[in-house]
Amino acid sequence: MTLTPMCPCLLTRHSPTGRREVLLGRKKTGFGTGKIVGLGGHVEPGETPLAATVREVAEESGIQVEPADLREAAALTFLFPAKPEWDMQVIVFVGDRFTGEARECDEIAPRWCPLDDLPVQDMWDDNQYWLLQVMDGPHLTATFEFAADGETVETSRIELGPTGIGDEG
Ligand SMILES: CNc1ncnc2c1ncn2[C@@H]1O[C@H](COP(=O)(O)OP(=O)(O)OP(=O)(O)O)[C@@H](O)[C@H]1O
Repeated sequence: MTLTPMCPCLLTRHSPTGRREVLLGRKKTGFGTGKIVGLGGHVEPGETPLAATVREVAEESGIQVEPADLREAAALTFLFPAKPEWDMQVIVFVGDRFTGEARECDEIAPRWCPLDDLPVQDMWDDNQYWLLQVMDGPHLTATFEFAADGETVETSRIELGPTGIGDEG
């Protein structure tokens, strides 16, 4: 089993009205075109996931973040039995200290999304099981297996971390 290493980064801020928002983006090209995802991408050979997430955030949004200002929030495995070439190992980073304003690039159109009103219809199905939980919670290690449609989570297994988001759900 080959797992492609990926490194999404979830930066948060408060809107002028005090609403907490997370920086996501609509994918314009490639895998998951049209979906709203965390900024991030592939970890290059020889690169740490932390270095990769800092690089990807800068490339995709122009925002600068210091490695020391990010916390590893989750280690997630996504399995696609019907499309094993999509299998991935995802290290999720979160943080709320950064500089710069998000701007669009060829790959992704960043947008700040309220945490209490996430565009879940346009996000990968797995996000509903872990995204809010890891923003402030303890580190989570979990595996999600997708159905043959490559879209729907069929089983979720929490290996380490908070309970209550469904073992074998
Ligand atoms: C399957 N369920 C999923 N659930 C939650 N998040 C997912 C995801 N699948 C991919 N992501 C994230 O979406 C971003 C773009 O991913 P993806 O399109 O594969 O990478 P991208 O082509 O931008 O990488 P490069 O810039 O080429 O390195 C990246 O942060 C990646 O971690």
